[in-house]
Amino acid sequence: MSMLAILGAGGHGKVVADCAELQGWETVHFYDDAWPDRVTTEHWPIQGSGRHLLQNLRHYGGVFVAIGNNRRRCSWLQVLAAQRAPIVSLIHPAAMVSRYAELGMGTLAVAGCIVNAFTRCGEGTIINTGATVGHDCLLGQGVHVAPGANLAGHVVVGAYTWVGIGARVIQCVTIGKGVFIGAGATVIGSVRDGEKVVGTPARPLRDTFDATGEELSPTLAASSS
Ligand SMILES: CC(=O)SCCNC(=O)CCNC(=O)[C@H](O)C(C)(C)COP(=O)(O)OP(=O)(O)OC[C@H]1O[C@@H](n2cnc3c(N)ncnc32)[C@H](O)[C@@H]1OP(=O)(O)O
Repeated sequence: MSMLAILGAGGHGKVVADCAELQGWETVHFYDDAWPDRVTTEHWPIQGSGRHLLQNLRHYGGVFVAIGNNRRRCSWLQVLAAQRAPIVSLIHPAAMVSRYAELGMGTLAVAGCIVNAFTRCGEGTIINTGATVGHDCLLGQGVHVAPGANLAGHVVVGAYTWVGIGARVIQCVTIGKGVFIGAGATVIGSVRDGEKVVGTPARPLRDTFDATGEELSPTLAASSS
């Protein structure tokens, strides 16, 4: 494999680059709207902004969006797909993804995670370090299952939802779109669109999204957060 472009040069981008190299990508270039103030991340070069990536797509065998913000990540995936960019998914060699699971374009499965049989993940999903996703789950686009979180079987997670670090969700629960599940929460029942829930059992904190699940101030900036 030859050259991979990664959009988003923050900490998440560095994890993506590590996975990519372990998967055989020989050269990794970053793009980030922090350019030209930032021209490297660790030893990897930042070649330009998101706009420059769109101009340079022909140079790359693969493109990956490593923006932590769930909606911004999906917005960029859609822009890149419209340009016929060669969007790839990345699976760390120490991740265990069932042959019967389906991963949408631009998905990341980080070291130690497990995705079990007949689970389907939408585009731009992140299954982070050591997270587990049980059988027959359905994850919408842009979902992030943070490190060490556990979803039991038959869990449905709406688009752009963030399952916080170390959270747990029991079987057959439906979680809405644009939800925040706090670190360490235990979800034992349905969660409505846009809710932020914390604790054991998980209870709503307050809404950060409007009733449609839209973020209050979305942008398409290619910054890494
Ligand atoms: C590789 C990586 O790094 S991936 C990143 C992984 N990180 C995560 O998953 C972070 C998850 N985020 C959280 O848990 C956050 O605390 C959130 C999103 C739930 C809440 O954040 P905010 O809206 O900023 O809430 P804020 O910090 O103001 O706290 C509000 C109240 O909720 C409480 N609270 C916040 N988070 C939690 C939590 N996880 N569990 C229990 N209570 C919580 C606070 O103690 C506070 O209570 P108080 O009003 O009685 O003082």
